[in-house]
Amino acid sequence: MRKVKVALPVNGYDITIGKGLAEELEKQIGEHKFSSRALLVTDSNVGKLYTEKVKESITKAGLQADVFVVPAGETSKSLETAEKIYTRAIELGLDRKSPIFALGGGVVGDLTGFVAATYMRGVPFIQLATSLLAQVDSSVGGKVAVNHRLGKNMIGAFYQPKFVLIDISCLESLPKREIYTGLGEIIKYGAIYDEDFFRYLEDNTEKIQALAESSLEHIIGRSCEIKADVVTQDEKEKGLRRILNFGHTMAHAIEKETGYLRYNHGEAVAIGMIGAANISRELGLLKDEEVQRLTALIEKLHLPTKAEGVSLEAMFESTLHDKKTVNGIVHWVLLDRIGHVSDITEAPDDVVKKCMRMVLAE
Ligand SMILES: NC(=O)c1ccc[n+]([C@@H]2O[C@H](COP(=O)([O-])OP(=O)(O)OC[C@H]3O[C@@H](n4cnc5c(N)ncnc54)[C@H](O)[C@@H]3O)[C@@H](O)[C@H]2O)c1
Ligand SMILES: O=C(O)C(=O)C[C@@H](O)[C@H](O)[C@H](O)COP(=O)(O)O
Ligand SMILES: [Zn+2]
Repeated sequence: MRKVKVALPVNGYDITIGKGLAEELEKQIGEHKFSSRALLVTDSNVGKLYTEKVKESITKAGLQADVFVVPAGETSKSLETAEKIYTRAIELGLDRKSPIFALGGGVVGDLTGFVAATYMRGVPFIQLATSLLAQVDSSVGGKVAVNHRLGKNMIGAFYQPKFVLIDISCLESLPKREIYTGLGEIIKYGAIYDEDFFRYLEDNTEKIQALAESSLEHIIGRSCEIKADVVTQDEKEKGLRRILNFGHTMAHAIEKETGYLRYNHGEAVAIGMIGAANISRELGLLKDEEVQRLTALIEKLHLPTKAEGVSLEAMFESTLHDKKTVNGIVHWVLLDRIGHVSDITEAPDDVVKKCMRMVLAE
């Protein structure tokens, strides 16, 4: 078992990474003074596989948990679904110390965290991350949100969990496409923060795809360390944390323009990273061979490099509503080498459009 600390001055917490964490869940619940009524939110895929086991640990810890199941998929990350969960919470009489557990991927985590942050102005929240993407990114750092039809994660908060459990044995049931989706965000960490990690990914693509335990532990652990390091320095994205948004300006546009259905988040991020790397090269910040290196790794890990079903105009317009855009100036996260983000964040419209064209399928 490995622990990574998110050492925030207030509301810090541990991420526990291991296999079969039932006893750990019971133990960590016992370390908090929660009310005895709890809610467990999960989705229609994960619920069938893991609810009973998790409920057993919660019960052993002396709590009674009701289960709320949302339909699997990004469309559940909505105010409508949140409203249904609030209703259930009120009906069950959940109080200010009632914990809400998120058992699932990033959709369940973001949605449940948003409900926990707002129900009675905040109740304890626990992340039990089951997808690779959730285990390396969404369960850590406290960004919680729902989507709006006009934009991704538009309604949300910063709200840290009490603890995060990452049971890597859950990945055995995760569809292959979702493994690659998680790898999109993992590549991001190497690209923005750690060239050695990027090289590890390049050198171990086969082991990673075969879900070899040692490489899984390494890539999940290192990703959590990098995210924890960034978030600890800048919890509410005043500056540094924006680097975690590398590739996301175009990614969110792709997700929104395709109705949150065609591309998984990590797939859209892969395309967006290539777009941002091309802007970096056009501005003379990044060598062409570095752009090729990033693109090659993305391709090797079966992620898309071009978006279908998105027009240049729509993509360009969408980026103006990005959360990092201020006074109409888009804040681009650009690279000056693999493993390092540039201080330059502005790019002329013609360069942006040229690079958008490169990642849009005809
Ligand atoms: N809060 C953050 O910091 C942050 C970071 C990155 C992404 N996100 C958000 O996370 C979401 C994407 O997360 P995701 O990729 O986990 O998607 P997801 O939650 O939809 O999970 C992907 C699919 O895998 C299934 N699944 C999950 N775990 C499983 C398991 N162990 N076995 C079998 N099936 C399993 C789910 O039911 C779903 O069908 C997006 O909404 C994205 O915006 C948030
Ligand atoms: O934690 C962060 O900060 C991130 O930006 C991580 C991203 O991978 C994640 O997709 C996040 O939800 C994006 O946030 P947003 O505020 O740009 O919607
Ligand atoms: Zn992301």
